[in-house]
Amino acid sequence: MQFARINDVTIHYQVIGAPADRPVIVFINSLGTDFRIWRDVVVRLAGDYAIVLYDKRGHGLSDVGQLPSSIEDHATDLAGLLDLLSVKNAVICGLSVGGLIAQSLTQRRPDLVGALILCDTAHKIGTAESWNARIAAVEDKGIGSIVDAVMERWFTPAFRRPENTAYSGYCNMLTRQPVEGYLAACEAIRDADFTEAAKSIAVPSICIVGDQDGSTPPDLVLSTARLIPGARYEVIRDCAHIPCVEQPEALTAIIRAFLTSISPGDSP
Ligand SMILES: O=C(O)CCC(=O)CC(=O)O
Repeated sequence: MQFARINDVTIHYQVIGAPADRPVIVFINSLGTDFRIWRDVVVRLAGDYAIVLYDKRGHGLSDVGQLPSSIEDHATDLAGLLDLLSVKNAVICGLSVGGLIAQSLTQRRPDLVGALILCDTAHKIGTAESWNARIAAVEDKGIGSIVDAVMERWFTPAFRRPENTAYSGYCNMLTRQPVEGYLAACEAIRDADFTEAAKSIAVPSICIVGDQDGSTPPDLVLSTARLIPGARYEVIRDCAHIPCVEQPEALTAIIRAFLTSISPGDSP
């Protein structure tokens, strides 16, 4: 396990392969998850790419940090981690709130970002009303009270079978996130809007979405792809919000095809 102190926050991260030797892919996890969600994608890509994984603040083994925190704070954490690792011009792959962090990093530190893989994410996610209602429910009754509703957005009915042990494991992952970290991330997502910034993204980009994503549905992700100059758009079938868990093989194939057709840092 590796830990770094960045912006006064202890960040849990992992590096697989040597970043100096091969193209680097950085994975950013979604709300209510930690970096273990990427495992089935990482095992397929390791060897060809160097991989950086980390738990964004407030999730997994990373600190919650000072509150409130913004998407820009998350991007500053990631910039600090990449500076520590001497990584530049990386492929940044962000899932959902991870995609918001990726967009913020692109704006703030373009030297770090060579290409963007925006997975089940958007230029803006949800409304102030929907986030405030979720925050109030969690403050009132805890994360456990929203698990069923969240899982219906994260996974298809085929994955949500009670006998699927992976399904119960991911319910555990959600409920074991620090409640204050989860709430801080909800507030940060609520307050983030990259509608204008998306139009000036100047690196090769792809937007990917599960056909049954209940959190960032395909039409929303398509509208984000249309904002980003030259962005590609791919839909994964039989998949909801977390394709790295539900359809890792399909997601890896899309990532590989995208990366073999671009040079990180080129124009779109
Ligand atoms: O997954 C995220 O990072 C934010 C989008 C969301 O609301 C996920 C969920 O449905 O819980």
